[in-house]
Amino acid sequence: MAFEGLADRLQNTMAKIRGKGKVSEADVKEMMREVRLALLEADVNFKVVKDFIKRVSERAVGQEVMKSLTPGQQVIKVVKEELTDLMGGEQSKIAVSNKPPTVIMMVGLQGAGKTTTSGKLANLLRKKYNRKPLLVAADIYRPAAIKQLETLGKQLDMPVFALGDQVSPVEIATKALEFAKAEHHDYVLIDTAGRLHIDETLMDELEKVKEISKPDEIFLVVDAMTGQDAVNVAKSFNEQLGLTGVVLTKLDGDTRGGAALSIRSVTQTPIKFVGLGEKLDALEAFHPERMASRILGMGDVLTLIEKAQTNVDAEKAKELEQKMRTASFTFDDFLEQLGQVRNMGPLEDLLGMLPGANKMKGLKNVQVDEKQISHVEAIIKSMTKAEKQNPEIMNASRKKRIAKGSGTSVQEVNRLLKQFEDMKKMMKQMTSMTKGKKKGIKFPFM
Ligand SMILES: Nc1nc2c(ncn2[C@@H]2O[C@H](COP(=O)(O)OP(=O)(O)OP(=O)(O)O)[C@@H](O)[C@H]2O)c(=O)[nH]1
Repeated sequence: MAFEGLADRLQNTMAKIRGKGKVSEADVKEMMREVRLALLEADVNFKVVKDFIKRVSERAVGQEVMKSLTPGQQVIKVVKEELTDLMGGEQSKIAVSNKPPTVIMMVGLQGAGKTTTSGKLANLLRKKYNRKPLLVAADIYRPAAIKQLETLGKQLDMPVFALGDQVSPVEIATKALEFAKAEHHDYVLIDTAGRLHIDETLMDELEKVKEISKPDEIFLVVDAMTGQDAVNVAKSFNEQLGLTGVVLTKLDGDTRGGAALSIRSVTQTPIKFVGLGEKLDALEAFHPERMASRILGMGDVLTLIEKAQTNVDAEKAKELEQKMRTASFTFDDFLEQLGQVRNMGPLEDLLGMLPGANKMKGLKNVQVDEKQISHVEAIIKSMTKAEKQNPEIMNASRKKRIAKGSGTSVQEVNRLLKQFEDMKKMMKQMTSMTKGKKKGIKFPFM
């Protein structure tokens, strides 16, 4: 998971102060030293770190904390709020032009994931917002770029406007806009050329495309794994072209997170979306508060539920949510939801969204290899009804029978039982954290 190191360190630091009935300035200082190191190690821009520490320190020794009955928790609340602010505060929404189509120019360096992201964004606009996007292939330099976009279009069953690589990007953009109007497309996504480095020729061309297409949004696609480089690239693009948003890709990798935490502050440009995988549905709107919550181990159940709502039918999503809340989840549900949950993304990522999941020792055991899922299905299908409802009755001979019936081994059966138990424990923990709050899902310090 991205941010793992940062999340671990911050959570450890927070754990030390959480329960304190009294917080002295020395405590705050000590904590800030650790937070500072954690951020620097995560490759957050040093100036951003300095400002952040200053703001948190000032607030942490202020009245709001010192006079409170739960100062430890107040400090954590301050850290969370400042972390949220650092990443842009409010979620930044995508523009809607009152004179359709809304035009989005996608820019970025080669390999950042620009073409893939254009496809993902078109997919999201259609799936989540019911829009009718048009993809435009305006990268005439990289030989395979047009073809790549056309292939994406086919996969998505979505039209791609292309005029080959002998027509200038400006002309492609002009014709694409005419086409979009005639065909009543309400979004136009222009996939522009990337370069290995920022150069004048590229910028000139992008400016011309900008002039002619008058985009409502100019999204820079940057690779989160490149850390500070991503921040520098964003800075230059913003200065020369004026960006309206950044899409941070490859946040599924083991990025340390520095780019996500520095970009907004350094460039004053909000992160609008994050890429979380190679698949065409692996793009999410960026919510600073939820991200802060995830980093601090408070979970991100809202995203989890939204994922369920987009990928699972509404009835089922409600059921799943209810079962997770009451922790009355049986193997039958597990099997039924398995397919649906898989649609939502890698299970490991989903579990990462549960509060406290990072700290659960069992989490490492819960990692499910996609290839093992068919084994899991076979094992559950070999259980009797009673076993599925009450796994506690499972003894050695039952396990042997199940292993044989599913063509697996007793170890595998044991592993599944353990994973299931861990998962239930986690759900229980989640429930106890939400207890007593009637409206919506709230967690401590939120
Ligand atoms: N893991 C992961 N891979 C991604 C993500 N976004 C894009 N990629 C991969 O990154 C690689 C480069 O993506 P492209 O879309 O081809 O790159 P590009 O920026 O369009 O390149 P140019 O068209 O030359 O500018 C591809 O293999 C993508 O599958 C992401 O969010 N996560």
